[in-house]
Amino acid sequence: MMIISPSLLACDFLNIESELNAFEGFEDLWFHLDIMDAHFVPNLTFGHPIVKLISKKTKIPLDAHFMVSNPEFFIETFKDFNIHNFTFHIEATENSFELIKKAKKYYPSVGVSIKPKTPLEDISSEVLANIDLLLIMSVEPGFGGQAFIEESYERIEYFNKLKTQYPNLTIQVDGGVSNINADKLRKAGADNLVAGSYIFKEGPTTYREKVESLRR
Ligand SMILES: O=C(CO)[C@@H](O)[C@H](O)COP(=O)(O)O
Ligand SMILES: [Fe+2]
Repeated sequence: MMIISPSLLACDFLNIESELNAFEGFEDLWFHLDIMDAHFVPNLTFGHPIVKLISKKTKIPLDAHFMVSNPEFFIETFKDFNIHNFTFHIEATENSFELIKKAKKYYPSVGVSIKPKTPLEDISSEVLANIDLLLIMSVEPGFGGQAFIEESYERIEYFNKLKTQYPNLTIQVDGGVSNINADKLRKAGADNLVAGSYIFKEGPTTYREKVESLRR
């Protein structure tokens, strides 16, 4: 089953508790948390005090996407907030293997993310063999609401072919995801779709319908 990760960056932060509750009981759903440090990306979002509050209000697995220059610092800072998946950027570190090993001590799932212009070969076989999730960015990280980059399909297909060697690898896609591209993304090899604006900001339909429309 395709996992859907609504990105809380696009939710109504003044009513976050009711936003979280609106998804209670949904299956195969994670909450995606975009942590930005105004250094790795030109935007600042929220840090551990907010994530701690969110973790107390929901049982839905938390999926943290760290767009930060020093991911190592965040591994320990966020370890007590029940985060299911911890993803950091390959561009942010030179010792990704060490970071993966360290993050695995605290998090059930560890992911690595790649920006749209980073060469695919920068994700080494050593990394692929040791991560649970590969997050392929389909927009430049930093902001919600951007247009999906069409070249992303080829990047997903490239890693999808490698699943024969790494059968446990989950491919997640993040940025500009909607009902318009979801089916093509699934066919290219995506197992997990992040969606912010599409779920929280577009149209009058319910969150349930939005989530289901990404799986059809
Ligand atoms: O990591 C990011 C942006 O850097 C994403 O998770 C966005 O929050 C997705 O938003 P939409 O493109 O779906 O509006
Ligand atoms: Fe994200």
